[in-house]
Amino acid sequence: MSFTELTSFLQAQTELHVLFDTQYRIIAVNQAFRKYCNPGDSVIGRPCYEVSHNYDMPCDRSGETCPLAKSRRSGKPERVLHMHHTPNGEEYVSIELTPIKNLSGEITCYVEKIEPVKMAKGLTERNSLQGQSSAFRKMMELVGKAASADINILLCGESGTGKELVAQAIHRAGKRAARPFIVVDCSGIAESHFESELFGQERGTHPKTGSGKKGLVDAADGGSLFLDEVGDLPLSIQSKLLRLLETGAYRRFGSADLRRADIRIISATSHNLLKKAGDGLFRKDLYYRLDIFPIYVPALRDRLEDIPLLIASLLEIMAPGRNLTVSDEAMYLLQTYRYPGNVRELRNFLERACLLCESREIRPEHLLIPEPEDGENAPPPLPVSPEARLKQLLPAFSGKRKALAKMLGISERTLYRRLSELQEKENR
Ligand SMILES: Nc1ncnc2c1ncn2[C@@H]1O[C@H](COP(=O)(O)OP(=O)(O)OP(=O)(O)O)[C@@H](O)[C@H]1O
Repeated sequence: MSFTELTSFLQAQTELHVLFDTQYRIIAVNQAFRKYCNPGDSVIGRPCYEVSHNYDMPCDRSGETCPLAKSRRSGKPERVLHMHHTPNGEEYVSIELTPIKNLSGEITCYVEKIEPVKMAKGLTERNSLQGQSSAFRKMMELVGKAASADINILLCGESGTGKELVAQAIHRAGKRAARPFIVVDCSGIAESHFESELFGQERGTHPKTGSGKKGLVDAADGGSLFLDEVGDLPLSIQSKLLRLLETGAYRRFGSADLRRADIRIISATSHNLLKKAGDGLFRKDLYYRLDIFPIYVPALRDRLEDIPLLIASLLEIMAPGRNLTVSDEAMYLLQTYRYPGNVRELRNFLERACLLCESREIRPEHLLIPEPEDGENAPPPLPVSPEARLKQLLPAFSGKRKALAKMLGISERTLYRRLSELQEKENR
């Protein structure tokens, strides 16, 4: 394919596309990319890592996965989830990179398709999902796929891992984003009220007012219904929910009239729902209806490298303008704790620390972290050298040098110098 044919093919694509040479330099971008990123002509000839990440070296040398380097090794198309600088701030994007070969089979350039993943934003947005670990990225890839498919999703994961945030993200990134997102806490509604809460109540049957009442299904019409702890749904309600899922129809409590609702169900459970179904506590037919696309939300102890990033983001929300930093010892304790209560527990530690800390630095005495119960869970020794600290924090802060410098209590210039020294050492 000639260069002209290739660029004309890219222009015809509705998704964002970029063409690179083998030296990471941008050769062409399509109209969709220009419209989204508004980069101006200066983007041509510049390296992709500079345009998308403000890096001065390729992503893999800045602690991130580089799809181009990956594809160069494999010779095949590669997919990664990256955080990019865009006019909307930092955004997760899904990247599919395809090598283009000449007649002799040599790679001459690369085509990159970029799809913004709207649900996970950068450091400063309230209530956004934070994470860059491989467990988190794997989950985010599924979240991106689930959002566009408009199917029922089952989120599995321990309490406090962020299932509700993930559900919101799926809703916000899907085609129902402008419609309601309604949360039903299945463990918090008494069985006697469940039916009227969920499906509404007919006029004349309401004990106090005698008037009719809208249910949560009604309220979610056109949008998403989030069933939190779906395993606690009473069996009597399960059959009614199944009918709604199969036929799109339901009846208000006390009424014989069928009503219709167009909803997407996102459910969450912190228990083994299949086991519950095996024990006869959950309808198997409903389980299979809800479990069309399961997503596992990882426990915080399985993504400990995300902790510095989560801390930076949570502190910015809890104590805006205080510019709090975390001492090495405190950070070490926070990065070696096992978190049975997951991100919710981390947030609680930080909330307490914000109250107890009167200076600008959070230290161990502000954290009130429980002691490990057995010797086996005791944390390994604290890495004390600045280089060891940098290595420890780098994976969690890829693409976020400013935040990393702040967390280490050094200037960006010093951070840059230390990163170059580290790079030189590793290349030796
Ligand atoms: N990845 C994340 N980034 C930022 N904050 C998070 C993340 N995950 C969870 N949180 C925060 O942790 C707290 C618990 O999150 P959430 O309520 O979504 O968890 P959950 O898994 O639904 O818990 P439960 O099962 O107990 O309902 C919230 O304050 C949420 O904002």
